Amino acid sequence: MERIYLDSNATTVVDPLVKQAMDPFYCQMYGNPNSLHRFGTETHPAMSIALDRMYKAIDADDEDDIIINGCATEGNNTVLKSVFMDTLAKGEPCHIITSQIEHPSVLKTCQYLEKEHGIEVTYLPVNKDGLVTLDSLKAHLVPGKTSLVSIMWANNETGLINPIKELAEYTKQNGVLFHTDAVQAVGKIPVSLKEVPADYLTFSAHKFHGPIGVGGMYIRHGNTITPLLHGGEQMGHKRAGTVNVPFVVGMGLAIELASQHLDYIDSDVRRLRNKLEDAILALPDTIVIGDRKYRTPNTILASFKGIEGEAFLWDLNQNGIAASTGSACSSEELEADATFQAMDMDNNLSHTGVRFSLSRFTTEEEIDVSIEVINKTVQRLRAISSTY
Ligand SMILES: Cc1ncc(COP(=O)(O)O)c(CN[C@@H](CS)C(=O)O)c1O
Repeated sequence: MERIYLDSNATTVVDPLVKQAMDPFYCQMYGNPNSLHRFGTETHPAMSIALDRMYKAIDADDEDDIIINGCATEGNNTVLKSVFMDTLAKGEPCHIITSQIEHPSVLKTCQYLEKEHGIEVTYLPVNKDGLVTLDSLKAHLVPGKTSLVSIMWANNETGLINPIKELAEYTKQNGVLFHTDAVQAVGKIPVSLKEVPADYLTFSAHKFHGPIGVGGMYIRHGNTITPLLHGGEQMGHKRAGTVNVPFVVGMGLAIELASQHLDYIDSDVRRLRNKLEDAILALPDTIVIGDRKYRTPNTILASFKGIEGEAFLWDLNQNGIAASTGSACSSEELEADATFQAMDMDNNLSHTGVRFSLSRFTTEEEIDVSIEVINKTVQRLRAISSTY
């Protein structure tokens, strides 16, 4: 077997059906969707179908908005900076509550607003299971003072799923805006904005077999957003820039196909993940972070005592297996993993994390081969380890 991809939380393979649907919008229907001539207007039916698919996939109401943007990083930045701009315009202080385990696109944006604009940010800890708790939110949310609560639906490194419904409900009961970074939830587990009263939600196509470079920002009707990008009249003045028609078409079909495969992910992908996890746990001195009942069906964050995560990855890569030490965006950093630190894992453990993330394209044979390679790699690296 040439190579095995187990890094789907970083990005996923584009579904061939998605690529096929995108193709006509490069050399046949290539007009600017804002153009009034036929080259532009002929792109509208496909765009409309794509947006309908997105609304359906996240159970959004027709009156709500889904703004197409470049990625979830942009969406997260837009929501956080928009809330800050709104409080600034009203001459009110800005207090954002988020968690210690958010993606850097939330954490670093909050740190920027804190440092450069003096806003107050509360970074909620996680409990021993790695989850944000309602009690923790209750201890810090101040009605009339807190401007926004932003808690990720599922963590990209551990796969742990936060109790988003109860966190959002409590936030709304206290008249505060709620945002969730749903990048690792959409396309993996059911996401319903009729169930969860979030005001804003962000997602990204390349996490569910759509193209890299396009994302969606959901805005519940009645809420405003201050654009991050000003310019043309696209997206109702909420996000300037020519809309990337093939990418929108691709994200629309990808989110529909992902929704159609949720049961498969919950059953077959989960079974393969558990098979790999059980094999990892059969090795001495290994742990998996977070109880699998609280995790997305495709993710394992494992720690192999005595083996640096980077060394493990290098060996796996030499054997054709792709995994990661945590999130791809921090793969160059060698410091201890933030999620491990937030979970009070001891320092040695936090340097030994390896993330395996499957998808609906992962096969049983790939898992069987991966188990064989992981067993050999652990044996080899521990034999030369200075700490094991
Ligand atoms: C929870 C969460 N939130 C935001 C992002 C950013 O998505 P973009 O569309 O790439 O901007 C990601 C992407 N996480 C990848 C790359 S860092 C990972 O390896 O975990 C994410 O997982």
